[in-house]
Amino acid sequence: MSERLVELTDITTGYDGVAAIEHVNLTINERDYIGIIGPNGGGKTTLLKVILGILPPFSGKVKLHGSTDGKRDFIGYLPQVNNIDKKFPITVQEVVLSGIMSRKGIFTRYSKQDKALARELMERTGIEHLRKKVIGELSGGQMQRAFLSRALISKPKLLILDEPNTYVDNKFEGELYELLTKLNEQMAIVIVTHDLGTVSQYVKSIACVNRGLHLHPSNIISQEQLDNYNCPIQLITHGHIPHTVLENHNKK
Ligand SMILES: Nc1ncnc2c1ncn2[C@@H]1O[C@H](COP(=O)(O)OP(=O)(O)OP(=O)(O)O)[C@@H](O)[C@H]1O
Repeated sequence: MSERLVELTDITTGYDGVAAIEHVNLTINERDYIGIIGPNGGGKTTLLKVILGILPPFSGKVKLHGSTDGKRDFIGYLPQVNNIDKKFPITVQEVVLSGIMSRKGIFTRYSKQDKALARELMERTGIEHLRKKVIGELSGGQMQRAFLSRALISKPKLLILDEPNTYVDNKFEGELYELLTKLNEQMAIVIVTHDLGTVSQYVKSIACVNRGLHLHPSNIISQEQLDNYNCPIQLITHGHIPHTVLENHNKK
C-alpha cells in the first residue's frame, strides 16, 4: 500500500479569525499527482500554507507520515515567483544549494555531491549556463527554473508548486510538465494552477478549492462535473488556449 504523506482532516483556517477554507479533507499519498484549481481567492494558497505548516488550522488535524507532530523535511516547495525577493544578492547556484541548507540547517557546508547534484538539476531545468548570475538578473521563467531546482535538491517525497506556469514561456511549460511527469515516478506532486486545460493532461486527480475542497479522482473532468462541484472554472479546451476563471461563485 502506498504511504500516506499528508492527511488533512476537517481543516478550517484563515486570517484574523476569518475562515478562508472550511472543513477541508485531503490525503496525499506517495506518487499522487494532484492539480489544485479554483477561483481567485478560493483558498488554494491558504491550503498550501496549511500543508507547509506556515498557517496553523483554526480547527482540524494535520498528519504528516501518519503523525500529528511529524516533520516537513520531505516537502519541496516552489513558491510563486512574485513572492521572491529579487534584490537578494545571491547567485543562481547559491539559491539552488540553499535548498539543502533549509533541510540541514544554516551552518551547512556543501559537499562535492551537493554541488554535483545542484549542477545536474540546473542542467535538467536548463539554467546551468546561468549559475554564476545574481538571481535578480534572471527572467521570471528562469527564476522559476532556479527555484524548482532548489525545491528538488533535498530529494523531496512531495513536491508542491504554486502556479509555476505564471512566468513560464510556452517552450518551458511543455518541458516543465514532462519533467514533472518523470519526477512523479519518485515523488508525489501537488500543483496549483489556473491552467486546467493543460494540467489535466498530466495530473492523476483534480481538487477544486473554493472554501471547501472537492476531489475529483481522475484527470478527466467535464464542465458538468465542475458545475456540480460548484467550481466556477469554465473548461474550454486542452492545450494552450486560455480558459476563463469566473469570479462570482454564488451559483448554489
Ligand atoms: N495574509 C492574508 N491576510 C488576510 N487575508 C488573506 C491573506 N492571504 C489570503 N487572504 C484571503 O484569504 C482568501 C483565500 O486567499 P488565497 O490566497 O488562499 O486564495 P487563492 O485561491 O490562492 O487565490 P489566487 O488564485 O488569487 O492566488 C482570500 O479571500 C484572500 O483575500
